[in-house]
Amino acid sequence: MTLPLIEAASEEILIDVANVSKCYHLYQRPQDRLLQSFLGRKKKLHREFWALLPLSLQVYRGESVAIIGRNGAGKSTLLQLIAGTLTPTAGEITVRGRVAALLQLGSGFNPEFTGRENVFLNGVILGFSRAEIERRFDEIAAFAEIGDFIEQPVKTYSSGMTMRLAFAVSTCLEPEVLIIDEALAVGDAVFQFKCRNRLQELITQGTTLLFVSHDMSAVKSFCKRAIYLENGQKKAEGESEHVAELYFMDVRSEQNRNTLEKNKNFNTAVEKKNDGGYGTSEGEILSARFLTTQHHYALFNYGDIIELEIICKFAPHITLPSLSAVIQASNLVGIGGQWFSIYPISSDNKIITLKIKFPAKFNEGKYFITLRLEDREDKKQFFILHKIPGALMFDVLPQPNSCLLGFYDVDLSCEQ
Ligand SMILES: Nc1ncnc2c1ncn2[C@@H]1O[C@H](COP(=O)(O)OP(=O)(O)OP(=O)(O)O)[C@@H](O)[C@H]1O
Repeated sequence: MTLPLIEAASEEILIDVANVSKCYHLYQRPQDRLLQSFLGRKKKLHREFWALLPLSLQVYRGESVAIIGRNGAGKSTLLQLIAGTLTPTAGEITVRGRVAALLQLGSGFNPEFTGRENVFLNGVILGFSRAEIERRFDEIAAFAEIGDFIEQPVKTYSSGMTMRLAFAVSTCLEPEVLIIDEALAVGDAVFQFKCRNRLQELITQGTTLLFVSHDMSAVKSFCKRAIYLENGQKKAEGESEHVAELYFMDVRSEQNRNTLEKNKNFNTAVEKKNDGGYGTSEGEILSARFLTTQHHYALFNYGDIIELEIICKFAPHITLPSLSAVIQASNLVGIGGQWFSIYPISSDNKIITLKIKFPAKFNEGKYFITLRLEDREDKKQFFILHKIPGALMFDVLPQPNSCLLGFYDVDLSCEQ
């Protein structure tokens, strides 16, 4: 599924993956691997497992791209191929620029060397001169916060310490391309906060980021684009927000398939819907319109009351349905929104009409309202049944003598 793509930050491709696949050979007994090298093609002692089917991907300079997917989808394999620690079975990979890869724990470190020696080793691999690494060494050691352990061999480090040093080396040396595999979940809250801050700084400075994580909030905050892998293939690609939601919906469908026998009449797979949105067959926004125009577009003056009517339906097994409405400015930045509980439905596929109203306290301009029908577990956790990005659109007319700045009137006052 291809979702709306965002404009690339630059035209220069730094990572070019062209029709790359990866096949692992699985041996029944460890000794068969060695035996196979003697037997050559005479006899096959292994079974083939395709972790990655032909896949193409381009990452432009300055872009931050997330790779998401269930366990075993092929994410780490893809990152390792790009980082050059694995070789592809077929296809070609080109990576331009200084690359730092934060892959499996401490994989870039020599355990016999001290932290200090490993910093220099990694720096040299990244293409830095000794003098340059020397200049940045204090910053790296301070970021890692491992104290005197920096002079001890890495094999004496705890996994948290190894990760701290690995993160410090990869990010303080300011690579052009940073590849991170599930590394933000390590360390205490203070260190995690520091890592996130550092990552944000690098993204702002224009570092190209390729990021694997199961943490969708990190994916959405760091990456504009996401690629969703399933069984070694691209399942979806597009804006992180949308791709992450698709992923959540799939996780949920799986849970349903496993646990809810009563669901058997409903297709819980995520599909594109006719209205440009997507969702499962367990719920649908049937119509959404402004009451003033009976249409999905309307014009307002500042201060008018905007009233919406939304008609939706749910499958009977959805016990805690909710509807959320998010107002976005013309650049699609969310200004605000809210979710509303929908009260229990008894009969099958009952149709519900909801009315939402709010004052048009907006500056002049165009606004969108994105609607989402959800199955809500609690305040934070919900599964999307149907989402229509930009379901409604309205304009707020210019007001003479308006002093508003930004999008929304936050009702500032000033005394003299
Ligand atoms: N060295 C290997 N030999 C054989 N099979 C492997 C090897 N490395 C990975 N695999 C298999 O390839 C598939 C993809 O693995 P990979 O680690 O790339 O998935 P992933 O999406 O990163 O998963 P996770 O989220 O659990 O880290 C899995 O089925 C895994 O068992």
